[in-house]
Order: sequence, then structure tokens, then C-alpha cells
Amino acid sequence: MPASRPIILTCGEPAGVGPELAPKALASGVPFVFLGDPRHLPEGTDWAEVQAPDEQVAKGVLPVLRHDFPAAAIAGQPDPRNAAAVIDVIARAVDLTMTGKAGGICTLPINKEALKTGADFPFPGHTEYLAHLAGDVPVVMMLASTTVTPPCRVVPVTIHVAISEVPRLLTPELLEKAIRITDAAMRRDFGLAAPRLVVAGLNPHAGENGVMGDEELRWMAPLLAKLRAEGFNLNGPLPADTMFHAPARTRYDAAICAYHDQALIPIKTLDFAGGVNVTLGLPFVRTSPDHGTAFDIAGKGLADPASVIAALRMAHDMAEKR
Ligand SMILES: NC(=O)C1=CN([C@@H]2O[C@H](COP(=O)(O)OP(=O)(O)OC[C@H]3O[C@@H](n4cnc5c(N)ncnc54)[C@H](O)[C@@H]3O)[C@@H](O)[C@H]2O)C=CC1
Ligand SMILES: NCC(=O)COP(=O)(O)O
Repeated sequence: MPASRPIILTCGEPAGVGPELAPKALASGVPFVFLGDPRHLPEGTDWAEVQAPDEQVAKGVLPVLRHDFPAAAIAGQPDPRNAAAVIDVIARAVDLTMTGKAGGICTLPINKEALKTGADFPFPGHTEYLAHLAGDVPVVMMLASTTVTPPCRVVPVTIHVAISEVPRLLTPELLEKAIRITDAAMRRDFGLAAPRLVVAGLNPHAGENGVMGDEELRWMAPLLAKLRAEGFNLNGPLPADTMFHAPARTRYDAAICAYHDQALIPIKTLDFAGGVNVTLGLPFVRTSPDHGTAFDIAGKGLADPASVIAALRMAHDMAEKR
């Protein structure tokens, strides 16, 4: 592994599985530093405080950039007093990265409800908050497999919104933005010279020529035709139920989907352990494991570190490419 600027691993929700995954993530071989409160690490963790991300510690020891929280953590029970500090840690990681002191950010999971309740967090998740911190830049969320062939990479155009809101929020402008950002990121961060994208329809059977909904005929197909004429390698709108099996995945590099579950069910079914969430469009690298805070198993030593390890490796590779 070449020497490079370390990745900042943000602590996320201290009552979730994040902090117990941090020491296990040393197995990634990626240089990283944990940003959080060392009191939240599992008892017996071999850690050392550092003053800057690139300060060296002994092999096998977790480097910790200290960020003191108001309260200790009880597994599975988020403390509202800690909510603001969870948010501050993300902002501090962005600052360290944007000022060149770190190579990128890998975020351990936050609990959206805990941040809303404890600190009135006005964003649905990291993705939107990071876009805001970067200067309100347009971004999209991608989830990418790392252990299945052909790979499964998905982008939900609408993200954390009620399903009843999807038809209203899924607009030609939003879909076009997602296509442009994904195409650019596939070239820049995934090394694909000519990315092949597919777009899922909104309705069953992609509307079946208008008999099951007309979004596909009315505006999706014309938008894709316009973008194809510009040179995008685009197929769709496709019926979502038949575009994720292995032979179908050989025909594209990333799938743009209408809504959260249309995109995330296939990737989490195919590669829950190796799935990585990556924000495309930011001026810095950000990845995350695909899973959440897993309160049901937090503190029990059961959490699988595979997704965090994959996320750190992807952040490292992306940072090297930039
Ligand atoms: N990037 C982020 O910050 C993310 C945050 N979340 C948040 O996490 C919270 C809980 O979300 P859920 O939908 O319950 O999903 P979850 O991923 O936390 O848990 C779903 C199931 O997967 C299991 N699981 C999760 N991670 C695991 C691991 N590393 N090893 C073994 N088993 C694991 C859990 O035990 C649970 O049974 C919510 O507040 C959600 O918004 C969810 C996804 C990503
Ligand atoms: N379901 C994916 C998820 O919740 C990740 O959101 P984010 O915190 O990375 O924006």
C-alpha cells in the first residue's frame, strides 16, 4: 500500500456499531485515523491519541483524533446529548479533508432519528449534509458492490423521501443531474473511459407502453434520447425487476434508479457485507459502509467489519486516483 494522506473515519452514532468497527477496520491496511471520543471505543481497544491525521502510531494501534462528547455511550440507546457532537465530527472531517490534511472521509453510520430528535438535524443523511458543507454542490448517492461479479452499482435519484412523494419529486431535471454526475464520477473515480449507464423506469414493466403509468413515455424516454444524442451511453427506461440479475449486469456499469428501495434492495441483497456507499459529485472523497447503526447488535461484538473495510479501501483508491 503506497504512503498517502490518511482517510478520516468519523465515529458516527456512538450507541451504534460504528465505534466497535473502528479497531477491526485496521485490517483494511489503509492508513486512517478515527475521529471521535475514545470513551466510545470497546473496552481494551489499543488506541493512541494523535494531534494530526498523518501522525504515525505503532502498527496495530488505532490512531484517534480526539473529539470529546458530552456523554458516554450505551449500546443501542442513543443519548440526545451526543447528537450535536456527531454532527460536529462530520463537519470537522470535511474541514480536515478540504484543507488537505486528510485524503478523504469514510463515515461510520449515523442514526437519522437520533440526530433529528437530539439536535434537530435538518438533513436526511450524510449525503445531503456533506453536499451542504462542500458549498451546496449537486451530488448523488451511489452504492457499489465490491465482492460480486459483474458488479452492482446503483444510484437512487430520489433518496430519503416517502414513497408517496416519489412521482412528484422524480423530475427530468433531477434525473438528468443524476446521469451527468454519475457519468463524470465513473470516469474520474472508477477509471471507466466510456461508462455504460442504464435507467430504471418508475412503474412496473417500465409502464408497458403507458398502460401502467406514463412517466416513461411522457418524459423519461425523450430525456434519455436527448442525452444519447449528446454522447451518453444510456439505456432505458428499463423494467426494474429484470435489470439486476447477473447477465443483465454485464451490460452496464451503473444503474440509475427512481427511488431508494428500487436501488438499495438489489445491492444489499447481492453484497450486504461488501457494499459501499459513495457520494458522487463532492470535491472530496467520501465513502461509508452500506449498513446503518444496527442497534440490535451494537456492543455485542457481532458486527461484521467487511463493509467498513471495503469502504476504507474504496476511499483510499479514489483518493489515490485524484
Ligand atoms: N451511512 C449511514 O449513516 C447509514 C445510516 N443508516 C441509519 O441506521 C439506522 C438503522 O437502520 P436499519 O435500516 O435498521 O439498518 P441497519 O443496517 O442498521 O440494520 C439492518 C440489519 O442488518 C444488521 N447489520 C447491520 N450492520 C451489520 C454489520 N456490520 N454486521 C452484521 N449485521 C449488521 C442489523 O443487525 C440489522 O439486523 C437508521 O437510523 C438509518 O437511517 C442506515 C444506513 C446507512
Ligand atoms: N440508506 C442509505 C443511507 O441511509 C445512507 O445515507 P447517508 O447518511 O450516507 O446519506
